[in-house]
Order: sequence, then C-alpha cells, then structure tokens
Amino acid sequence: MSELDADAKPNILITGTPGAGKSYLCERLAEQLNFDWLDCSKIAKEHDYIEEHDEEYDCPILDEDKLMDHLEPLMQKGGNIVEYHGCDFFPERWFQAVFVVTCPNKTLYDRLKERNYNEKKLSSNIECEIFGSILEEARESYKADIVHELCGETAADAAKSLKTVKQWYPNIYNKLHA
Ligand SMILES: Nc1ncnc2c1ncn2[C@@H]1O[C@H](COP(=O)(O)OP(=O)(O)O)[C@@H](O)[C@H]1O
Repeated sequence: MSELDADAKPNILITGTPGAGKSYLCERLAEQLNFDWLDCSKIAKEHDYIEEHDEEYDCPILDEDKLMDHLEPLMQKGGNIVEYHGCDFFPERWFQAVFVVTCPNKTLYDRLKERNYNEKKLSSNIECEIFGSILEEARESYKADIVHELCGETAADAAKSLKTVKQWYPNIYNKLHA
C-alpha cells in the first residue's frame, strides 16, 4: 500500500447527504487552496465504474474497487479534495481531514425537489440527514479528531467553512511534514 509522497499536500474528504452543499464548497475550496477536486460520482460515470442501476432509488451503484484503483495513484500525490456522499469504503490512510457538510432539512428538501428526485429517493435522503447518518459514518470510519462538520445552507456558511478549512490547512501540512 502506497503512502503519501514526501512533501505532498494533504488529502481532504468532503462528504455529506446529496444536496447538502458538497460541490458548492469543493469548487471554491479547490480554487482557493489550489487542490484537485475529485468528484467520485462524476469519475464513476465518466469511466463507467458502475455495477448496476438501482431502479427503486434511481441511482447508480458504484463499483468501489474500480474507483479505488483509479484514485490510489492520485491520492499518493496528495493535494486532492475528494467528494462523495458516502465515506466508509475509502482507505482511512488516504485522508488527513474529513469534512461532513450538513444542511437543515427544509433547505435540503427544496434542493432535492428541484433535482426531481422521486419520492423514495427524496425521503431516504431527508431521513439520512435527520439521523445524521453520514456524520455517524464518518465518525465510525475515521479518527474523531479529523472529522469536522460544516454547514452547507447559505453563502455565509460556505464563507465560514472556507475559513475553517484554510485555517486547518497549514497546521495539518506542518504536522504531516514535521
Ligand atoms: N452554502 C451554500 N449557499 C447557497 N447555496 C448553496 C450552498 N451550498 C449549496 N448550494 C446550492 O444547493 C444546491 C445543491 O448544492 P450541491 O453543492 O450541488 O450539493 P451536493 O454536492 O452536496 O449534492 C445547488 O443549487 C447549490 O448552488
């Protein structure tokens, strides 16, 4: 198993329920930190890392092994922001920080309605947010001190999140290369 290259920037995972505001934040973060933004859903679609399509929830089922093989050399180089609406299958060693984007239910509902999600998909995602499932998944999968929650509701929240991550970055870089 490969480690992070010497002098590499850290890798960050941005996770959360669909619609919570991951992409919105990743786009800004990648630009401001000069990181590569790896949107796993997009990569999986582009390279056909899809096992099958779940008809009930109208969503693709990821071929996680193929995605991992694709990401491994990129992660070794560091400086990546990985985005996905799940986090328990990535190797723990990949990430120096995990940020879980959360969103109040009313806003999330409106965002998912706008995406024309079917009722089943919509209610399962709202339930996921109500129960804090992704936050729990992150806390179960990574060391507690690298998991942070960020609110993805408003532009002001995003500005605050950007500030939080930018403050975190030099500390973790120095720790990584001490
Ligand atoms: N912090 C925010 N402030 C205002 N609008 C946001 C914010 N985050 C996301 N949005 C909007 O909500 C919608 C869903 O956001 P997106 O980032 O695509 O969610 P995700 O990547 O988690 O599925 C988009 O229309 C986006 O512009």
